[in-house]
Amino acid sequence: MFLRNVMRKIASQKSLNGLAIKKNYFGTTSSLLDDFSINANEKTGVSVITMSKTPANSLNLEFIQELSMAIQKLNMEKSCRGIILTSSLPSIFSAGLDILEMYQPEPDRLEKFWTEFQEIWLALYSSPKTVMSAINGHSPAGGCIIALATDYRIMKPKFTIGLNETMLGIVAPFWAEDSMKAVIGQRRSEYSLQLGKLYTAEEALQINLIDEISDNPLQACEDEMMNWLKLPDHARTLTKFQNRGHIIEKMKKGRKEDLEKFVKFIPREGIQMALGTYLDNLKSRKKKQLKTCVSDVELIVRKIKYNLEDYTKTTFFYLGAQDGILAENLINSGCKKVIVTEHKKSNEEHLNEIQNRFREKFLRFTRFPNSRIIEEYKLDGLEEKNWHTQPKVAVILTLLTNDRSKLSLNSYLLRKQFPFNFGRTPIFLLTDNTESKVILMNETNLQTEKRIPSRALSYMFLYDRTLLAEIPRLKPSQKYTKLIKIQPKSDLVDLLYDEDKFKEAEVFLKHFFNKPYERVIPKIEKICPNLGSELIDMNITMLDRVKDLDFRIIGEIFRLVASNDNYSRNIIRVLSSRHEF
Ligand SMILES: CCCCCC/C=C\CC(=O)SCCNC(=O)CCNC(=O)[C@H](O)C(C)(C)COP(=O)(O)OP(=O)(O)OC[C@H]1O[C@@H](n2cnc3c(N)ncnc32)[C@H](O)[C@@H]1OP(=O)(O)O
Repeated sequence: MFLRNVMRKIASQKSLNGLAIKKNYFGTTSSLLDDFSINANEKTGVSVITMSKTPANSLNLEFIQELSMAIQKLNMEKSCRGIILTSSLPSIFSAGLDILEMYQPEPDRLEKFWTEFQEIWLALYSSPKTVMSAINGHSPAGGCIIALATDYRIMKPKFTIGLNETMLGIVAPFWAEDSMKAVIGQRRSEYSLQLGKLYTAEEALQINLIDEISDNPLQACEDEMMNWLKLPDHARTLTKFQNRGHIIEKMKKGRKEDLEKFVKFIPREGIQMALGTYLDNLKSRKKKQLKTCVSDVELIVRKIKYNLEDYTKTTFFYLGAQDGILAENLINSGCKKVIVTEHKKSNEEHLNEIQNRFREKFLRFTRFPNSRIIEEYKLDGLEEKNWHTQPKVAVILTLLTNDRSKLSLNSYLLRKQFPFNFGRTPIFLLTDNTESKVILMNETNLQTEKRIPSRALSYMFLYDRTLLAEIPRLKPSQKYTKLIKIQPKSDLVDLLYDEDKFKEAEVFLKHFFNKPYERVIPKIEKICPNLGSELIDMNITMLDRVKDLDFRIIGEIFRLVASNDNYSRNIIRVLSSRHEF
């Protein structure tokens, strides 16, 4: 039955020839989004699809849609006999599915996303053409699924390939598993999938996951393709379907159920946590690779300290107008995009003053249509269409407050300004209000405001012309409902970047937080009464919650607290030298 359908399909392609694909099929064409190009060789009948979606050829909805459409067209193009998939990126074939499509997803989009992924797999796996992968870089998870759907795989040495889904806390779909089994066998496949194995090209060759290694996989594929094209297409295609028919049929039958499973599975809290952590690790791994001790956080701080030089390309939000000095500094330093907001009713006079001050620099002054209380300023020259492009860094200058209404206003604003997922954009919160209290917002706080992952609010600063506090990355898994009272002291700047002290604090804190809270607090109180009560003030009352915190965060809290009394900076040293802790 399946073969009969295939025969019919092949026959119908003849009549579709020329209709399905543009007349000038030969030559090079680019995708609408410029994420890949197709070079169709008239002489050989081989089309090379080169993926070029920076930075990682990660497969998001639009990319998959376009790619899938192109493959389907090639599948129907009679003059095309072979397809080679490759990448123009120097070290990545494809990083697999775009994790951001799955992290904090929109239900509709998630459904479309998976449907398209199924579609592209089918288009490749059941392609009547000879399809090869010139894997010239890493090819994990979805990248490997794509490669496995082709007929022949040639890979560049040293790079890695595999179905590492379990590393992300997710499960490869049954059809990808089936295609892997068909290539490397049941036992090896089960082993690789369960362990989320990523193999180097050399290891992959050993287990037949790839067919060849070459320093120039594209050239090698082109050469190999010539061998395949020596055979009559119909015989080769029918043989392919004889081999793959049962897998394709099974996929088509289970496709709906597979989709339902996916859209149910991905938004689960535990899965989201795992994906969030994986993303965080991806980011921090990158920083380590860069071999620099200068983190994004430090960079931004340095730049702010030095009059915000080079900050012209950064997007700043200024939530809560306050006296507007920070916003003014930013504008004067050439920043192109500052959004200033204020609770109008509560501070109308102030707002007017700011508006007057900034009037010359702002293009217009608008009011959010759905809000009575928010005013928005935009800088001259800011183009509306650029608003929704993801900024490299977003800095939010805000009156950090424990006032819930302001907080929710701020989160409302964020959502309003960026109605897309913040993804991996680090966000910095700054304030020049030295009396501020900081609330670490969490998913619970933002539940109604949804779109902003807690991870996005991952860097917080207190700013009073000199930097006061840095609270680095928070883990999305944690529930931050604590109030952290930060006492400013401007000469803390040096202390904050004293690596030795940081290490000291970490050692102490690791030790400290392994103990039950009730036993620890009285001891802290003995050494430093204020510190104990400050901790209580901070709502750090549950050690089981606190112990998961990034120790750097706790370290910062301690420093800040400690710096405000007579024990000053030595407090951590004193505490850490107490072995009874
Ligand atoms: C019922 C549930 C069924 C679910 C079935 C799911 C099926 C398939 C799942 C997937 O495909 S999930 C994706 C899995 N992919 C990975 O695990 C790969 C992650 N990436 C890497 O390991 C590395 O990026 C790399 C591919 C080895 C390349 O390393 P390199 O050092 O060269 O580059 P990076 O600096 O790490 O990356 C550049 C840039 O791209 C971002 N990025 C990388 N991979 C992804 C991705 N898959 N999705 C989104 N973004 C990705 C990375 O964070 C960097 O971003 P910036 O820091 O520059 O902003």
